[in-house]
Order: sequence, then C-alpha cells, then structure tokens
Amino acid sequence: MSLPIYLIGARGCGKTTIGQALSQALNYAFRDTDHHLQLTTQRSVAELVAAEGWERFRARESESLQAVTAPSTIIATGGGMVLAEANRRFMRDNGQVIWLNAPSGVLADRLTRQPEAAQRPTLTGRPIAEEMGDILRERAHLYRQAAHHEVNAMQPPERVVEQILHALSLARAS
Ligand SMILES: Nc1ncnc2c1ncn2[C@@H]1O[C@H](COP(=O)(O)OP(=O)(O)OP(=O)(O)O)[C@@H](O)[C@H]1O
Ligand SMILES: O=C(O)C1=C[C@@H](O)[C@@H](O)[C@H](O)C1
Ligand SMILES: [Mg+2]
Repeated sequence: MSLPIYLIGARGCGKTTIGQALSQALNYAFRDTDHHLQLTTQRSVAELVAAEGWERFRARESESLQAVTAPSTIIATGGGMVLAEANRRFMRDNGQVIWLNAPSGVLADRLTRQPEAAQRPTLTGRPIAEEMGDILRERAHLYRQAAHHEVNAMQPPERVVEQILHALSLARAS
C-alpha cells in the first residue's frame, strides 16, 4: 500500500479534476474533504458556515482531513486546509503533498465559468478576481510550506497529471 497523495491549492486550481484523473492513473481511491463534510453533515459549505460560522467549519475541516486519510488514496483538500499549522504538518507527515499553483486570474476565470456561489460562500465579499488575488497573497507561503512538490496548474489536465507522476517517482527514487 502507498502513502496518500494530498492535493492542495486555492479554489479552481483543479484539485477535483486532477485528483480524479490521477486516481485513475494510479488506481487509487479518490476522496474530497469538502465532499466528505457535505455527506457527513448533509449540508453545503455555505449552509455550515451560515449556521455555525467559519471557526467551527475550520475545525470540522480538520476532522475531515483525518477521516479521509488512507493508504493509496488521492485527497482533494478544501482551499483553506493549509491555514491550520496542524493540518500542514499532518499532510506532510502522512503523505505526499502537491500544490496545484495557478495565478489568481486563471482561478477567477475558471470559477466565473463554473460558479458555485450556492455551495461555496465568499471569503472576503469582494469580486471573485480580487478575492482570488487576496487569497493567493495570504496563502501562497502556506501552500509552499505544506507542499513537497509544486506543479504548474495552468497546463492541460493530462500534462498536470504527468508532472505529478514525474515528481512522485523522483521523490521515491531519492
Ligand atoms: N488544468 C486545467 N486546465 C483547464 N481547466 C481546468 C484545469 N483544471 C481544472 N479546470 C477547470 O476549472 C474548474 C475548476 O476545477 P476543479 O473543480 O477541479 O477545481 P477545484 O480545485 O476542485 O475547486 P474547488 O476548490 O472549488 O473544489 C472546472 O471547470 C475544471 O474543468
Ligand atoms: O478557500 C477556502 O477557504 C475554501 C475553499 C473551499 O474548498 C471550501 O472548503 C470553503 O468554501 C473554503
Ligand atoms: Mg473541488
């Protein structure tokens, strides 16, 4: 059995898209922490945050990280998973961590094309392009700190998957 692979990065970077493709390529299971929370609470992120607030959501998110962690599993994490130092350490200690990095403009374009406002509440109340810029400025160092490997997520999905496989085989060889 192999260590779990955690995909981290801001909303729209491709954690679900790339995670599903990678799980097929490696014949691993695929889990998603936001999805896990939705299933276990029967509420969307927006509903949870409205009912309980962000602090409780972040605590639930940390619990879901531990709940979905298993060998031979690709784990798509919520965009804010890296905010807690304990989550960054947990992922680094228990698996391989990949940061899917793309500029805020690319993320905003993707999220505008596929808005999920009913699911994912705004974090800043600002327009999406500005919000994604703010988020990357605040979090880039945390994604970098948590990740074993950084991958350019602007490339076509199949290329992103290839680069992750390459990074992981280099990691295993070293
Ligand atoms: N490498 C890519 N190139 C072009 N489009 C992409 C790429 N990766 C993802 N997309 C598109 O961007 C959108 C967001 O992707 P996806 O849902 O996988 O991101 P995510 O990181 O899981 O977002 P969230 O954090 O909101 O769950 C989707 O419409 C997807 O098809
Ligand atoms: O970037 C964030 O802080 C978030 C991203 C989503 O995956 C959800 O976990 C939630 O909307 C918060
Ligand atoms: Mg996703």
